[in-house]
Amino acid sequence: MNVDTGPLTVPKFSALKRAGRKIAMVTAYDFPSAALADLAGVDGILVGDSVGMVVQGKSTTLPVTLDQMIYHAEMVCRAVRRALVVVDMPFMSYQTGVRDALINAGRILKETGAQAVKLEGGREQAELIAALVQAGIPVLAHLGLRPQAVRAVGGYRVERDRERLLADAEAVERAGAFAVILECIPVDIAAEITASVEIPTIGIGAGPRCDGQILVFHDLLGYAAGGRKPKHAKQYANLGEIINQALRQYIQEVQEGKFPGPEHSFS
Ligand SMILES: Nc1nc(=O)c2c([nH]1)NC[C@@H]1CN(c3ccc(C(=O)N[C@@H](CCC(=O)O)C(=O)O)cc3)CN21
Ligand SMILES: CC(C)C(=O)C(=O)O
Ligand SMILES: [Mg+2]
Repeated sequence: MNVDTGPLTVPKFSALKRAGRKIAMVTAYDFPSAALADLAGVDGILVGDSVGMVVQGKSTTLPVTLDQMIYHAEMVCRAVRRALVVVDMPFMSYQTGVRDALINAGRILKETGAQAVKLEGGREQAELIAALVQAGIPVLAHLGLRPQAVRAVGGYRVERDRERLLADAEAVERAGAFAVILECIPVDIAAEITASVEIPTIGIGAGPRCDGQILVFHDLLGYAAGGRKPKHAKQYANLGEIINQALRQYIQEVQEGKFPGPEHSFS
């Protein structure tokens, strides 16, 4: 089989849909997690503004700043050899107008080495997406549950407005987005969108008939604090339990004088 192992560019990423190859993405926020994800062979890594909830321990993504996103994206890009790295534009870094969005997305590409940015919204962001794409900044669109709209919506809810979702998907494709995230929408609507657009659909809580999937790193690995995991997340490992075991053993060995042993000591 002819497997291309070089770095995944935006055009190569979009071509995975035409090749019928399912796309696997995860989020990552730092050097070791990004290195592991890249080595394992994920196609794309999203430096998500979910960093605000998963890493900073806040209850929404709203407080995350552009400087924080750039800080995390730099660490991720330093670790990645092959995967496409996309950076979330944080709340209020693009909603204030095309000029702000261009300046802020420009900073992300100039200062981090990322390949693309992501922003939330459908037809209302079409003009913005077109302006970024025209400037040479690839855009990943994001429809369905939009965490940055949590205050307007009043919570995190599945989006079920079929007509609106279909029209938004067509609008972001026409505007030039290279792919689209579908977050927490019914399976049948996600399948219908996937069949009706040429750009890849990447689902999270959007069922199996998307062109690809994305999960939050800490959800996938059982490393999320606070206990409650969203319904859409499958936990493939229980790192929380492994880390807890290791820490308890370390504490016990220190208390009993078993650590450090001679192999960790100097004479
Ligand atoms: N750890 C984590 N995982 C994520 O997938 C994630 C984040 N954080 N932070 C940013 C956004 C927020 N996301 C969320 C947050 C909550 C729900 C949620 O509460 N879902 C409900 C179902 C909602 C419904 O039935 O209408 C659930 O029961 O899980 C979903 C996605 C997805 N993203
Ligand atoms: C859940 C994904 C799509 C995201 O936007 C994030 O991690 O911030
Ligand atoms: Mg996000």
